[in-house]
Amino acid sequence: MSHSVRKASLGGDTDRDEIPAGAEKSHLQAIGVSIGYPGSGGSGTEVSPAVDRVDLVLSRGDFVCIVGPSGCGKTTFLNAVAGFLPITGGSLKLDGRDIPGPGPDRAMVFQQASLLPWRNVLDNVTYGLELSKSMKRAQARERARDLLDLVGLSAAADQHPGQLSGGMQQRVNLARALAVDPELLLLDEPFASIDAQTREVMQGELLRICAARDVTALFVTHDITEAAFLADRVCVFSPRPGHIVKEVGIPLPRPREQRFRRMPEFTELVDEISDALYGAAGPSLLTNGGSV
Ligand SMILES: Nc1ncnc2c1ncn2[C@@H]1O[C@H](COP(=O)(O)OP(=O)(O)OP(=O)(O)O)[C@@H](O)[C@H]1O
Repeated sequence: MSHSVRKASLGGDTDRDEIPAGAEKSHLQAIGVSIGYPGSGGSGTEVSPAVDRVDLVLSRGDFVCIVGPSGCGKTTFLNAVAGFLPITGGSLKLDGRDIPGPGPDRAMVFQQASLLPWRNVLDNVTYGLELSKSMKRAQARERARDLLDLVGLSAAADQHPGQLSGGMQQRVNLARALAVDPELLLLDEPFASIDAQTREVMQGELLRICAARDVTALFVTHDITEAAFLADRVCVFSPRPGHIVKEVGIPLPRPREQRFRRMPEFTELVDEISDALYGAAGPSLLTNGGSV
């Protein structure tokens, strides 16, 4: 199926002329992006909107986080950028071109590590390279070893996923995503099932790795402090259909250090994101059990 852009099928003014600031030289450029799922009407043509006219521009090297209430369309938006889902309105471009489907220029990291249990760590990292047949086996193994070094798991290369902690598994997952040398890393709550202490360490590691590999990152999370620690900008989504109610710039210097979390500026930024989130979500957060 073609994933080329179809305009304005969700209604609303998606044929707008305005281009977000900086969009011309952007890496990822979303202008008025709407995404819908088939409605429950049974007609086959009805579309139920999940994402509503999102404008978002990422330059190379940016780290942008998306936060929003449960069910607001964060994963849906990420899936469209990954090329897994077609958009139903607006324009979504990577390096100036429509996104026709998944590609090696993007890699996705999910909440669950989903490693292959019968393969050892090294062979899990080479898996994507084997599928793409992009390099010889020896070269793939060399790259995998470099990446395991980068994520601090060289010593675990011969172990199997079942022998690793959740945090270690997610490091392998990250190494596997990086193996195909993506330009854009899409992360969907990758640390949500890791304990709080390990998560903070992993956040620092992720920033170090993204800087070392010159990767652009789009990161979905429910954790406001995680978003503030990682991001250059945090985009706050409204409840479904999600649109951006506020973009909060995070002007903290890099590299980010763990002690930043205790700085008053950091707390103020967390409060600003939180106010935007709760202001936008209102009582719907309560109907979602208070989960964001
Ligand atoms: N394949 C699908 N078909 C129909 N509706 C879907 C599908 N996938 C998701 N939805 C609906 O679209 C809306 C947005 O879902 P999505 O998973 O993008 O939200 P989210 O913001 O990532 O939620 P959460 O934070 O809880 O993971 C939800 O109401 C969800 O039920």
